Amino acid sequence: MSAHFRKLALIGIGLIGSSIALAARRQGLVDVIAIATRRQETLDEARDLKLGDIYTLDAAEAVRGADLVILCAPVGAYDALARIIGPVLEPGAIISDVGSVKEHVVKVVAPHLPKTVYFIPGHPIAGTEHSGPSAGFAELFAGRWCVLTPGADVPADKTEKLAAFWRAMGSKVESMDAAHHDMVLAITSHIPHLVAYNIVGTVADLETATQSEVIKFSASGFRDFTRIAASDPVMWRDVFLTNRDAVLEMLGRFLEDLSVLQRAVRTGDGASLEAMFTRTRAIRRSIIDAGQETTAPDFGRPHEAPPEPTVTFVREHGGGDDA
Ligand SMILES: NC(=O)c1ccc[n+]([C@@H]2O[C@H](COP(=O)([O-])OP(=O)(O)OC[C@H]3O[C@@H](n4cnc5c(N)ncnc54)[C@H](O)[C@@H]3O)[C@@H](O)[C@H]2O)c1
Ligand SMILES: O=C(O)C(=O)C[C@]1(C(=O)O)C=C[C@@H](O)C=C1
Repeated sequence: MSAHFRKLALIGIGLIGSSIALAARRQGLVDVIAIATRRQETLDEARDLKLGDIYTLDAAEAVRGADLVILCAPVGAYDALARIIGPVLEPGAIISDVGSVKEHVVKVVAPHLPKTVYFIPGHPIAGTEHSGPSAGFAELFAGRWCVLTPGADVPADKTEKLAAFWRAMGSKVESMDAAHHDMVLAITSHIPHLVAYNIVGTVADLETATQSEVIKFSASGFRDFTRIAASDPVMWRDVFLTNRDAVLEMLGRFLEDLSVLQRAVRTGDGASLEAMFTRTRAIRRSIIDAGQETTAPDFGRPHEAPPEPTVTFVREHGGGDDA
């Protein structure tokens, strides 16, 4: 199955959009890349970085004649974007996205798309805490999962064509149901971010003297949390607004487990603590054995150090994914 598209339209050009532009171009997967953003400043930055061939503030103009359209904006912007692009989409085009949440995306985008296009939502499980067009790098997706959540009405060869595109950029691809995706990602990605935002927020609320001690003596555990908690506030606001049910379900379980730990600490129950930590260590080992410990080794960003390894206690506890 060919992974090639004539014209790729990227709506939004931050970390993920620019990484797709760089990877698709490097692998020769597209002839033309059209980029649409909301702000002139971002568009100028994308142009300076030579990320595409067509630059516009009008999403409708970008998607005209495109056989592949990928929404790469925060999910809160999807509804408005779908309304704008829906009427001008090329018949036969594949419409996809990279949003961290999938059921909501189907709900707000699908109603605005014509029957003549194929809507295949997607989510590359790869990222960093950086944002904006200059944050992207072509190797971001290497060895990382990309989840596709096609509806039942999408022909298999269309999903396979999009999967081939992601594989050509280095991803491993798996298809699943949107609701299942949201539940899995709630515990492997969304709750870890919530916990990181919370623990760093707790430090921010400490009195000044204690706070400076924490910063001075912070070793890798807390530093890992600060990296995650530096992630884009708008993107993560939208994730928690749009994956509310799955996040609350997983948060409930998380808090139950936390109170078990709290009790073990309070009562001096060393056996329970050790048993729990032994279980979580095994999960960490299984992640390493699966070859998913850190991001790709060659980051291709000469101006910046590679992101630090992302696996933290919370991810190990959650037991699934990382990026
Ligand atoms: N950052 C990650 O680790 C990561 C990983 C996988 C998927 N995602 C998903 O990818 C999407 C983009 O995330 P990112 O990290 O590239 O964010 P980013 O902040 O780096 O970039 C977002 C870009 O979207 C555009 N944009 C913002 N608001 C817009 C609007 N209202 N209309 C049109 N364009 C708009 C801008 O060009 C902006 O640069 C999000 O939906 C996010 O959930 C992020
Ligand atoms: O490594 C990071 O910075 C990330 O948080 C990446 C991460 C994740 O949680 O794994 C964040 C959000 C995405 O939707 C996918 C990947």
